[in-house]
Amino acid sequence: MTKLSVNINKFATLRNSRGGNNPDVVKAAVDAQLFGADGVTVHPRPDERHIRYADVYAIKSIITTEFNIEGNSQEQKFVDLVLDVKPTQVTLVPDALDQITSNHGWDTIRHKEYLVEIVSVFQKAGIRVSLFVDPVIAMVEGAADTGTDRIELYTEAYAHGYPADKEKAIAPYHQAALRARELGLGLNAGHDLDLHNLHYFSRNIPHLDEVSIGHALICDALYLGYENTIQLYKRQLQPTP
Ligand SMILES: CC(=O)[C@@H](O)[C@H](O)COP(=O)(O)O
Ligand SMILES: NCC(=O)COP(=O)(O)O
Repeated sequence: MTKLSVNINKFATLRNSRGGNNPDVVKAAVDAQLFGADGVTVHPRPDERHIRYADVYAIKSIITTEFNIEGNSQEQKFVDLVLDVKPTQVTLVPDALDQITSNHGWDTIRHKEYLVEIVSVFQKAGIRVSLFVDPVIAMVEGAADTGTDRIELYTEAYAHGYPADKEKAIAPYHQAALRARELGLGLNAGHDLDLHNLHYFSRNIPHLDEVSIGHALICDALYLGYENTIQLYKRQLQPTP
């Protein structure tokens, strides 16, 4: 079965908005595992606007499932962090420094020389490597040439196209998945997957090893717990008999 890795960046966004330690990001990682997630994903960005480097060390110390760290290896600080923490998997994402969120995959042909080198740096340290790529056959083939263990298909275009025409939206992902399999690559996927589009994606993408989901999952967790939480607060305001 496809594994679900829960991306807990948004817990850190909320915590950082007030200072202090509420919500507790390490507890969010512990509880994700307790509640059935197959792994935990974090994406420490250079400005530490959500996950801080210190969080990554703290989470590593409690993780019992898979730990996936995403980020841009063109930042030496990120490479040093990953080599020090030694997660199960590193997902290399070609983000610019000031990017709001990830918005494209690697050009695996143009950056082949660099990727071959950096993939082997992590693999020599015993860390599985996944490259974030768009669902384009040439990019999947280019990824295979780097020696990476897996690719992660960037699913924003699928999520965006799903409501209007889900068959059209899934088609390039299906082709990319088949090519990845032929080339012996493991397959991950992520970005904007949610409760509406996930089932169709998982049913139609063969040999999908793992999805990492954060934004929508945390939004759903807030809303699905909303009514209960309001009632709990109301109860605190009831006069004592
Ligand atoms: C690589 C990817 O698609 C996710 O990591 C996404 O970029 C989440 O990062 P943010 O939580 O910073 O938006
Ligand atoms: N790799 C994708 C990820 O970790 C989460 O992306 P999103 O669900 O926050 O869009």
